[in-house]
Amino acid sequence: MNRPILVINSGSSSIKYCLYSTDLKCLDRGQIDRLGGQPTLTSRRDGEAHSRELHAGTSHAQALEQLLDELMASEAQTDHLAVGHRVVHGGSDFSAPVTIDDSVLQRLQAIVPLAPLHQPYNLAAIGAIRDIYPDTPQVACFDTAFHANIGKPATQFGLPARYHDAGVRRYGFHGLSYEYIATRLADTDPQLAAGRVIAAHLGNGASLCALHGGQSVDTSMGFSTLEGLMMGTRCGRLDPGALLYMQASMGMDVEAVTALLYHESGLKGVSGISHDMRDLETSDAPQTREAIDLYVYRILAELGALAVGLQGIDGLVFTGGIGENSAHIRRRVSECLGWLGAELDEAANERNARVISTAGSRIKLCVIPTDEEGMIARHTRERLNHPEELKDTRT
Ligand SMILES: Nc1ncnc2c1ncn2[C@@H]1O[C@H](COP(=O)(O)OP(=O)(O)O)[C@@H](O)[C@H]1O
Ligand SMILES: CC(=O)OP(=O)(O)O
Ligand SMILES: [Mg+2]
Repeated sequence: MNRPILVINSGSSSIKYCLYSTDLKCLDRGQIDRLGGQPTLTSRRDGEAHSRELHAGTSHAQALEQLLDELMASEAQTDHLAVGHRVVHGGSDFSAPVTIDDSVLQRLQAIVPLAPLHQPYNLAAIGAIRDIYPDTPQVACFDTAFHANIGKPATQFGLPARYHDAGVRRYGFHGLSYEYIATRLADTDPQLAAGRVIAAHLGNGASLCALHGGQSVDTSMGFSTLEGLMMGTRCGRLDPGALLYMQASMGMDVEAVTALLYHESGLKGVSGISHDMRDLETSDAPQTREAIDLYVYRILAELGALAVGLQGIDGLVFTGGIGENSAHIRRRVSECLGWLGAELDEAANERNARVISTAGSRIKLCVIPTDEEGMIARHTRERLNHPEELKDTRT
């Protein structure tokens, strides 16, 4: 058997692995999701699905260890051609996938403070794989890369220019997901792909991306993974004056504010119940309704801004765990877009159909399951076609 490509996607509430053949067929996959709540490990072994609950306090590092154990136990052969990773932040240095060596790793380490909820775990996965398979080439694929061509003013804050030059600028995230959506649209609906589309990646982290002709021209998440939409545990847009006030007048230090904004806010903070949309949608508590109302309101506000930037939209694509599965959130958002000419096909929406707008709708509403792992596998294989950059000593 040809050696497979292993892909690891370490998100904020889930870690996934996937094995691909060199012609990019998915051979096997496993994941731990609901990290921060009641995590569940799901994998396939000998063609059969296995699922078990992990203990509620499982940390991201422990989850990674367990998932790698699972991977090793489930694999008939563990000699990989290469390992591809999702790395959330490429900073100003990396705007395309890169083969990992010590110097790359050092530069990625230096930008950990830009994405504290993700980058440490992405790099931990790279380190763990190095320990297990020291000779296997590894490739980092960045969430920021797809947005690398966004120009000013969308990358700017209203700060003195030297801050932009020093890296205090808007980067954009979820790029592997948006790149997949743009590629998929080009294959399945070239007319729409050539037009103005807003893609809504609604996972535990969430953002919107304005696509024009398949290129990212603006996105709601900017410098860090905090900006824009409200998320599972992250606040989304916040007046920076509130941060100053918390620190100057509420006795909160940087650590306390960091914990608040990244871990205690969003759906979890507003509802006081859970960061997980499944829990909120099945709860009768009034605070869950308030959290969902705000979630939808923030999507509409950011969507409006991007739609104006695009000077109108031809399509809206829902993706990510919530976008792909929550008919309720899609309905709430779509119903408020009637003034733009959007018309939801209720039955299609309920069954998570690929197109959920009516034939007469002026905007095409779509559901496209994302495939960040597939995108990483594709990039990793492309890097294999540049053998001079790979340090695989085997023939
Ligand atoms: N059937 C469903 N209905 C509503 N929400 C769902 C459903 N399935 C998953 N989700 C939500 O998707 C979110 C996780 O999205 P996902 O993209 O898997 O996360 P991550 O950003 O960690 O990759 C959670 O809020 C979860 O509740
Ligand atoms: C960038 C980001 O927010 O990623 P995730 O959705 O995996 O948390
Ligand atoms: Mg994700």
